[in-house]
Amino acid sequence: MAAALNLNCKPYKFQFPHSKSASSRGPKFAGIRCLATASPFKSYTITLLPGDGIGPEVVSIAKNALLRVSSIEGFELKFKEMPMGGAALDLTGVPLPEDTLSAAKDSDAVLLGAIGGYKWDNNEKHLKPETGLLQLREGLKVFANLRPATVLPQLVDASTLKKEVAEGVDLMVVRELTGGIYFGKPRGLSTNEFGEECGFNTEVYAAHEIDRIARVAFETARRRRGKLCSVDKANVLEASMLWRRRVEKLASEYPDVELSHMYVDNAAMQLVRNPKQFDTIVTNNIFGDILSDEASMITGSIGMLPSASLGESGPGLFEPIHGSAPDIAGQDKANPLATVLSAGMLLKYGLGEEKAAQRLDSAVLDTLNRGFRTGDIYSAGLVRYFLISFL
Ligand SMILES: NC(=O)c1ccc[n+]([C@@H]2O[C@H](COP(=O)([O-])OP(=O)(O)OC[C@H]3O[C@@H](n4cnc5c(N)ncnc54)[C@H](O)[C@@H]3O)[C@@H](O)[C@H]2O)c1
Ligand SMILES: CC(C)[C@H](C(=O)O)[C@@H](O)C(=O)O
Repeated sequence: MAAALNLNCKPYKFQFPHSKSASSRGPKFAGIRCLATASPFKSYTITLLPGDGIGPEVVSIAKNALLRVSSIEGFELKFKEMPMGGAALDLTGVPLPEDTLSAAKDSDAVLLGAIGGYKWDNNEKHLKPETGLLQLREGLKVFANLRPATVLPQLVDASTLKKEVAEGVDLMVVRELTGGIYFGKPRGLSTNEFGEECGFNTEVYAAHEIDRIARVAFETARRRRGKLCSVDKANVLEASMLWRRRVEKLASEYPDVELSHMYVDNAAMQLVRNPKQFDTIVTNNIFGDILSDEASMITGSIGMLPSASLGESGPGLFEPIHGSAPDIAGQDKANPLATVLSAGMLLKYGLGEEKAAQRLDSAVLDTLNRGFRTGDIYSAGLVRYFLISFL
């Protein structure tokens, strides 16, 4: 597939949602850092974290696409590859070595493949690859995770939903990424009063954490179609009750945005019943994790969904939403487009290189238009079915 990426092609009329405004250089959220400082020499440092499983396969393709697009657009990219996840565990004994975090912090943007795999599944918690990923997100303070799910006209038939349901879907999940049950305390494993083993976690949100993600979501919705749906479980969970109250309060500052609320169980159902009703969704860490995986299948495959994780300052983290896919790793079956599109988000949100981002998006559309597919997005009747490894 990567061999088909033609970065010289003319931009298509269809644009990915993050490419909507040609004049804006990233979403100018209140209190969020979107750009590297403009440099007269236009040279940027990118930390590459290939990780595990299909991670190295998809990152090498995205790296080459980035190199080509930067040379066409006339800026320099310097890459620093660092170990992360299971690969780092094997090499250094920890899933996020200090050197890796320092390199990430010192760079203009970070591109991650994926982490995890069977080999490390039974490790103690602090020695799991996933713990390294959470430490990275926390270390970079990237609290706002943007996950766009767009059904491309070329891939409508790859969706598991009926054509009339999937066609035209274009939504953005704004997931809170550094709080909630993933990080809340107390947490742990213990024994209850009956001597039975128990495990516990805490869903906790402070008002400022809700406010800052809600602002990102309102700003995002404002730049899209002006509709924001806040997804929670306010009928049961206190953390969600506060979430809803704070989001409601902020709404008065965004009179141009139509705010609605939905319980997460209903949202999971509505996403497959009528996904076109959604424009921007804002939700907590765990609900966002689950709903964005669900949304990815509307687009045809989890291998199509990119993401950008941004904070108030410092480099952004860009990664596909899929995992290390150990079931297909090393078999030249991985769809690289989620990572290539994440590289597009890196160019736009991380570096402010809007034109280069558009060129990368156009190359992806051109590749699909010419009929190139990996197995996950192949549908019968296509002219060509190629699995091309990047050499
Ligand atoms: N951000 C991350 O690094 C991340 C995200 C999710 C899961 N994980 C980790 O990945 C490992 C595997 O998790 P999982 O199996 O639940 O989820 P997964 O996303 O790795 O795979 C789920 C299914 O989707 C397929 N798939 C995923 N990406 C694909 C791609 N690019 N092209 C084609 N098919 C693709 C896989 O083959 C698999 O059948 C676990 O260790 C998990 O913790 C990491
Ligand atoms: C691997 C895991 C820690 C991660 C998460 O739950 O955030 C993944 O599912 C994701 O969506 O990036």
